[in-house]
Amino acid sequence: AVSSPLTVDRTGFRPSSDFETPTVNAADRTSHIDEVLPPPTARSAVPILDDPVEERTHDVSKLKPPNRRADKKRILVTGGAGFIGSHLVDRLMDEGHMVIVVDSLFTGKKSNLERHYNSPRFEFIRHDVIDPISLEVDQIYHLACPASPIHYKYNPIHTLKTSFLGTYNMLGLAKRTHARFLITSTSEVYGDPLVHPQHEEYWGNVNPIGERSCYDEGKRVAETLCYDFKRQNGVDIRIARIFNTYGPRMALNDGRVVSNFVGQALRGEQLTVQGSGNQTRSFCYVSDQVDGLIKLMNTEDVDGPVNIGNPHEFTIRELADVVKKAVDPNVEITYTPLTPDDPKQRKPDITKAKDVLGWEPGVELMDGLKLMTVDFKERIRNGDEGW
Ligand SMILES: O=c1ccn([C@@H]2O[C@H](COP(=O)(O)OP(=O)(O)O[C@H]3OC[C@@H](O)[C@H](O)[C@H]3O)[C@@H](O)[C@H]2O)c(=O)[nH]1
Repeated sequence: AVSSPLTVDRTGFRPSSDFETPTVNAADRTSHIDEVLPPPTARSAVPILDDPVEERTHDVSKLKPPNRRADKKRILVTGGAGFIGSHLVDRLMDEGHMVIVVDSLFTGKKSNLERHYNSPRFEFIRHDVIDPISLEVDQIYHLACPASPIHYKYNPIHTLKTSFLGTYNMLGLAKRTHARFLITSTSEVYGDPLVHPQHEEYWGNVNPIGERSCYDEGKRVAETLCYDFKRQNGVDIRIARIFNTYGPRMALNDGRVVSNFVGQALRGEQLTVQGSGNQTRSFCYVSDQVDGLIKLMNTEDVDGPVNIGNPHEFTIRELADVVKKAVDPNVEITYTPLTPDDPKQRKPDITKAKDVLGWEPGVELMDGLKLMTVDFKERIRNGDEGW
């Protein structure tokens, strides 16, 4: 039941092995883990039809894997066909890495990755991370999860499964391959925050049973899982708490405020401000966001979650005015009802990102909106929402 440090479990397609048998060094046999583990025979109650255990008698960590260049990495991006994921893939491909995208295409689009299809360094796998997958990788960026409130509320149980089972499966993969693991958590872990701006030590104010809870609590438990895989299995983890992000390639029907306003302004429709419009958010342009994620992944010895976002705070009314200025000053504003549990204010404290990663965002909202508008205009003109 207990792996020797010299034995590599290569079953891969069996995440339950990670669940049931945490790796324990032979020297640590007196660890409390032994006391809480079920007896070895209990595992055989689960029928496993195809379970080829390849055992190695040497220490694989000292060997170089075949078919990989020493200076380039094999990188998995889950959710890589989505908005932020596809921009991240662009950057990693430009840096010359091998990139594998795993995406269920629930919200992601293959067209976001079109430019990479002919590259031998790129691979797309349509797969939902709630099911395990066996791959060989050096780094994992785990982004897979619907992020727009209208999408994550569409099937909340699936959203929770994505956050828990998806993260669990990817952490199991990181454990087996010794890959460094980065998850995009969210500013929503702070809920409707009572501390402003939000720093990473704040534990948040989250409704556990509301309509948004599938996402907020899902990401909170995903963070917990990361820390338990780190403590229990030594997995090298990074947690990015990302704040509202916008830019080209957001889906036209995404439902989030920046994409709604830009799309509405371009079509000459009224901008739908929910509630009074006095609630605040802080908007980070996607290239800044991706830059922060890559820095977080590649900085050594980062402990604890790191906020990645733009600290420039706007009320939603102010955002509407900036969008009008950037796109069309003549569009009107209409007021619609607020959704339940909508956070009243949100602004990241990015002191830690500045100090530890040397990162801070550089793109002003007006400039970012103009870049986004070019992309939206083109897609609206072509009637092209991608596929
Ligand atoms: O058309 C709209 C859409 C939204 N809004 C308002 O704009 C604010 C922002 O709403 P969004 O839907 O864009 O995003 P939220 O900040 O509520 O949630 C987001 O937070 C961070 C992420 O991790 C997720 O992307 C998402 O959950 C809310 O107060 C909302 O009520 C409008 O006023 N009009």
